[in-house]
Amino acid sequence: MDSTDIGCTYSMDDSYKSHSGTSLNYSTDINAISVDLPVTSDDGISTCSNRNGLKYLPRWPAVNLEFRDLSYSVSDANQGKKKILKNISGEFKSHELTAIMGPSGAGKTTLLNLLAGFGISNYSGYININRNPRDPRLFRKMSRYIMQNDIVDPYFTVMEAMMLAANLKLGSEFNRQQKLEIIEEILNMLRLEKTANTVAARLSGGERKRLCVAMELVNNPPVLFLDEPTTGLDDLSSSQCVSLLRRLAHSGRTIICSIHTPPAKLFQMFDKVYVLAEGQCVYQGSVGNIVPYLKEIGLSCPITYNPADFFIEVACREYGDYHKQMVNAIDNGNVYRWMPNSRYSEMKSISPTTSNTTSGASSGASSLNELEQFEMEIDKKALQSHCSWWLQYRILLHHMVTKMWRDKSYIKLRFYMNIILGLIVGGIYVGVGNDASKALFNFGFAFTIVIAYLYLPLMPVLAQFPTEMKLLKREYFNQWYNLSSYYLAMITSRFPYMFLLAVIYLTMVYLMSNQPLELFRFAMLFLVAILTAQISDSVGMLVSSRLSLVNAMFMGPVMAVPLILLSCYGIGYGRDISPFMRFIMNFSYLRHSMEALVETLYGYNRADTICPPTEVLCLFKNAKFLREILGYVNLNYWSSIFFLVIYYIVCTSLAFVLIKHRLSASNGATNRIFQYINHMLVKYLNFTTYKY
Ligand SMILES: Nc1ncnc2c1ncn2[C@@H]1O[C@H](COP(=O)(O)OP(=O)(O)OP(=O)(O)O)[C@@H](O)[C@H]1O
Repeated sequence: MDSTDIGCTYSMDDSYKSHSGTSLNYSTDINAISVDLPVTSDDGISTCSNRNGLKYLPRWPAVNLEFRDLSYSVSDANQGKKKILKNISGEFKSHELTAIMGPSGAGKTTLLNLLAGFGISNYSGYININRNPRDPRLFRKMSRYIMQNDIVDPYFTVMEAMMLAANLKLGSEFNRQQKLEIIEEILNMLRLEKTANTVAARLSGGERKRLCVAMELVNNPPVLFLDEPTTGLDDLSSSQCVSLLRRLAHSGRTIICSIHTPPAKLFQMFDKVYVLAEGQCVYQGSVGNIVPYLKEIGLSCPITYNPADFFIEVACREYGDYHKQMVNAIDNGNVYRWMPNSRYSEMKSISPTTSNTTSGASSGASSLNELEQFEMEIDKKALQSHCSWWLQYRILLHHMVTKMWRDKSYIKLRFYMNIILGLIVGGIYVGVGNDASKALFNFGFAFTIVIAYLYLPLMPVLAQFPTEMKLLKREYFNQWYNLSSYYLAMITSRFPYMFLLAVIYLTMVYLMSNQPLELFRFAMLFLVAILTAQISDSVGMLVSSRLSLVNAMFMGPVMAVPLILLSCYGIGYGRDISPFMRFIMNFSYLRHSMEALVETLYGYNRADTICPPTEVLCLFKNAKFLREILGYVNLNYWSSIFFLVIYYIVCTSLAFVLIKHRLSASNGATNRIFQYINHMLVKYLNFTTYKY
């Protein structure tokens, strides 16, 4: 195994437990969680120098985010414009944990999405990074977005999920041991070390949220966005989560999260608050300055009241209409009077011996060293992925095959389903293959193969892919891998299982229905079935790449109906099919599958079938005559296979383009034509596609 071990089984016992020279101390006050740093030996060398995993990672300069006159509107149902953000300005600095707060519908998530570059492109205003205009592509590489409903792969342990993130993000740059050290340090920092061998499905809500943060910390990004990180967590988990974010911020990162009214204790942990109301900024500054600020407006917060609650009530106009006054007082985000003292400047004045010992990235390093790092230019090379396309493909393929294998119930279900279906179909068509009196019935047998390989691969994709998309969206947006490596790994991972099931099913029905015992015919039939299955799989992805789960489950089977009808069009009057209909029939891949199957079973010098002695009129013993009556004339097996291959390439490529477009829309970059089509579909057909 090379330096990048793509194996998915990691045990705490053999690789994890013993590395740590770092131990966690817990006090009853969750704010006092600290990491004991490695001690330094007499010779001055850190005895744990090889235990500080994050030391391997590049350090980043401070990333300060500034926005001016940001406005964002959407079209509403009446074709009017709804202004969600109205000329707001503000600044979010490194070393600070910032909360974007406000009443429901104030525009918090919209602002967060806009700053992160997620799903929004047509805004007006300026966003600057370290005083330079934001380069969205570059910024995406240095920032990570942890969404509100972040989902994690339920079949993998915390350690495995972390190793996947490490393998994909760090590539072959680091060896397995170094990656384990990095992971260990992050898990310690996030207090997840005890859950390292727990599968994600069994994690608590808070642990899952921390795992999402942990996975994104693997390559030490300088900017983190979190959409409502405490939603769904109990008080303790919320406090632990925010406390962790605070430590991460104080170690030099820029951390911005949207949050609903937090309890007083939680509120105090934020360095800075940015309050939105009706799309406008009504306050930005430190938590401690809120009460004096409100006092200046003429509002006095009762001593027993949580300032956060009070502020939200004021923003909701519960004490009268102070909205305009507040927007003017803070000049819609242009006033910096209430801002906290910059931690960055604070650090500059601290001597190196008083380094911040609670940070992960900065632990062990002196403040001064860090500051030198923060004053550096952002190194664009360091932002490039160290994982090649081929390595990504291998890692993802291994991950997907393991995932499929672990979903035992699904594997068993499909296996039993194929056997039971094989027994039913084989039982219904038993012995018809060589019986001239049942030739039409045998045509039905070919039809069942086509229908089976339409629905067997299609339905699972329709049911699974929309959920898979959510995971893909997060990982792709956070730059884990290329879409092409993911897509190819997904297609490849499904193939062996589909192949095996086809061998079982087709062998059963072929033998039971007494088709000609010629290996080449079976191989030809198998090729048609597999190609049909692969196309159905791609059609499933094509449909579900654009639709929500419910719509996909509805649209998939409905779309299949014309394809099925065209596949058996003209039975009984095949000679009279018009050229126009023959042309239209080409658009159904099932038609090509049917033609190839009929040619397989009745072409290639197929001997006459046997007429039972009881049969007086045995019309269909001659294969050529049967094909003419059925409307399957001038067949050519290889031209049908050619059409099926072309169909497969087109559907697979189109599905890729649509998935890419959907993900690009999440990144805010979307094509105007697509936008227009989407808009028309929603407007005139009330056609809900998907939610970002
Ligand atoms: N695509 C859209 N089309 C129409 N209205 C939208 C769209 N996106 C957001 N909005 C509206 O913009 C407003 C702000 O939405 P946003 O999700 O940013 O609010 P929020 O402050 O995060 O709310 P909450 O705290 O309830 O999540 C809401 O009134 C919402 O209905």
